[in-house]
Amino acid sequence: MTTLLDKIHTPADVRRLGRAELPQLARELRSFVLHTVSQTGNGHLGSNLGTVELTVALHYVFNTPNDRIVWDVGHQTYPHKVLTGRRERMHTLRQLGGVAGFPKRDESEYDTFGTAHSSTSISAALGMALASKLKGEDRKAVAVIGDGAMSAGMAFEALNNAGVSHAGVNADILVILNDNDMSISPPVGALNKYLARLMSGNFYEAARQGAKAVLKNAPPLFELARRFEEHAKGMVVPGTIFEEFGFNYVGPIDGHDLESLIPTLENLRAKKGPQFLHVVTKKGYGYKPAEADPVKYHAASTKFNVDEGFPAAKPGGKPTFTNIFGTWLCDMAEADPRLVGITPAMREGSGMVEFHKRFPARYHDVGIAEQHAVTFAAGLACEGLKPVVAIYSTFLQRGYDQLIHDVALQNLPVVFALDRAGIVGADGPTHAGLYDIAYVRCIPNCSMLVPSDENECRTALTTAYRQNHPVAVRYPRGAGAGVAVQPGFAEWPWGKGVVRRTGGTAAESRLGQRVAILAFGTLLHPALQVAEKLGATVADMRFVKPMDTELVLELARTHDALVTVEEGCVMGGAGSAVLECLAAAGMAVPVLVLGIPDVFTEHGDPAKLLALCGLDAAGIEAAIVQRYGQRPVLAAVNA
Ligand SMILES: Cc1ncc(C[n+]2csc(CCOP(=O)(O)OP(=O)(O)O)c2C)c(N)n1
Ligand SMILES: CC(=O)[C@@H](O)[C@H](O)COP(=O)(O)O
Ligand SMILES: [Mg+2]
Repeated sequence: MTTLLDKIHTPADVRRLGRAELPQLARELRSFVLHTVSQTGNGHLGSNLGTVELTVALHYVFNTPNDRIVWDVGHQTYPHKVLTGRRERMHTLRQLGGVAGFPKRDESEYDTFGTAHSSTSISAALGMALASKLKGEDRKAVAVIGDGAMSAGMAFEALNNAGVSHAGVNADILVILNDNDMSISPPVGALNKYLARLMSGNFYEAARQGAKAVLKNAPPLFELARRFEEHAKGMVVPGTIFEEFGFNYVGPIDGHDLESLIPTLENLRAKKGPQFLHVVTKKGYGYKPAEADPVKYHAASTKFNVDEGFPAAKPGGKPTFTNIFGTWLCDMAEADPRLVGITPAMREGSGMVEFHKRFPARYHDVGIAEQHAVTFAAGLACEGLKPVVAIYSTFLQRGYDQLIHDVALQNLPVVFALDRAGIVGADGPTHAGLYDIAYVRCIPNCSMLVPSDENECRTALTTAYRQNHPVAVRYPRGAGAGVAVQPGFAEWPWGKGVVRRTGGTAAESRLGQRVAILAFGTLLHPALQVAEKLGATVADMRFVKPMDTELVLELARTHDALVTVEEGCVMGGAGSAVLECLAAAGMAVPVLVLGIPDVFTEHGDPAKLLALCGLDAAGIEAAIVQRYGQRPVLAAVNA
């Protein structure tokens, strides 16, 4: 049976539908998105189910792609992708070569701006709005931003700039706040309380009821929109913070009610200047398990039966590095009352649920506010506390100046637990944690520790915690080699790496010469596999900074050539540090630096992406054999 959705290949097809057909389209779209995520077993769910009606209404009212829609974070754009010509490809969602999980300009003209790190949409939409004014083009710019993303400073920087005229020119920008009273975790902060007041006021309920009354005899569209707007404006709506920023504020309205959304959007599209629409939605709307537990249903990590919901977690699986961190954090908090744990809105992802439960007074979810998280930690450290900032490698990029200016320059003892360091996989380049080695090691006073397995991770965290200066510990998404984790608080000898395997003589080596592999982090394990085959030496360096220079120089003296491996960018990474060390010592030793090349990685299965970068065992071996396998390189170099 042909469905309405079958007929939708572009938003123009949506705009050809009658208004009365849109609720049916929304139902079909929600079901399609739900089944897509259930079958791919990989992707965001709650936020997508919550934006189905809003997506239909936006593409129905706005002349997309001429009118620009910028989706903040963009994790809620699966309905948008379905309506904009990608329905047939959605089964490839977040897979290598498949549809991306976030908007991507090179994927579709309807993806007007690449997002994924939150709170960028208003800035981008403002740029588009003012560009169209400068170019004399008639186009609207719409930013759709969630209540969680609205808590970030960057969103307010943009509101502050958008709400005023620019040389007498007002931006025709519409900011839509998609308020579902959820971040990934339950929302935090004063803004959330403020929005709750706006929503809970009796005017919102009256507006909902009133809207129904106003619309019940369905007058002509424009008249409908005018009446609705007058009705809404007639509410005793308190002056809102958004009006203080120079926006015309409308709402809150029901973000699942197309009868409210469409006339309101039509009305706002016709208006000039900065407009702000506050819509109220439910995360997971239309799917009972997701409505009941929006935290659990933020994203799917495995295929699931729609009728049964997410399968129960299998007991006894290998602990992830995140689990190792979460356990260590609780153990150390138990042992040291000075420990304070901070997360910028990633409680679950960073493994801090248990810590929050057991140490609520020392747990801080600061919202999507990485800059604040870092400097807040600095303030705590000034007073003798021991803050641990649990932050994804990619999201610490958002607090980089604070890391330098507020923590490192003042040499404050803050531990940065950098989860998701390395290739993350399905989330793609925006979330890959590939730059932290380079961006941390260049900062004075900062140290960077790179544990190679779960037990080493626990030890590295303790070692970092025992220092009195800023220390970052990086570890990857997911599980490691499955090494048993010892309890207690063992520490590494500071600044010392360790030789894990000693290669044979040149004659004994398959390479015909002595090669040492210096591994920085979890790539130690493929390096050991390769060394076993080639007869090479392997060192687990443990520290990028301070580098174990004695070990580097000793290996250089006792081997014909070196290899460095890291799951981080080659440019400025650990391999660069080794080259700097050799140069400082005036040692001319061939060094093969293996890491992430100077390109952005794709989204997809992390193992496949690692192999594409030549960082799986086969890739590492091939690179070494190609470089060193012919004849002793020194002879080649001096030839
Ligand atoms: C800078 C940054 N920090 C953290 C995240 C992780 N993150 C992704 S979605 C999300 C919650 C967003 O909440 P909201 O904007 O309300 O969207 P909803 O999921 O409720 O639709 C967070 C914290 C991110 N993408 N970017
Ligand atoms: C959209 C977003 O930024 C987060 O939901 C992120 O995708 C979480 O990543 P993990 O799945 O690695 O926790
Ligand atoms: Mg939200």
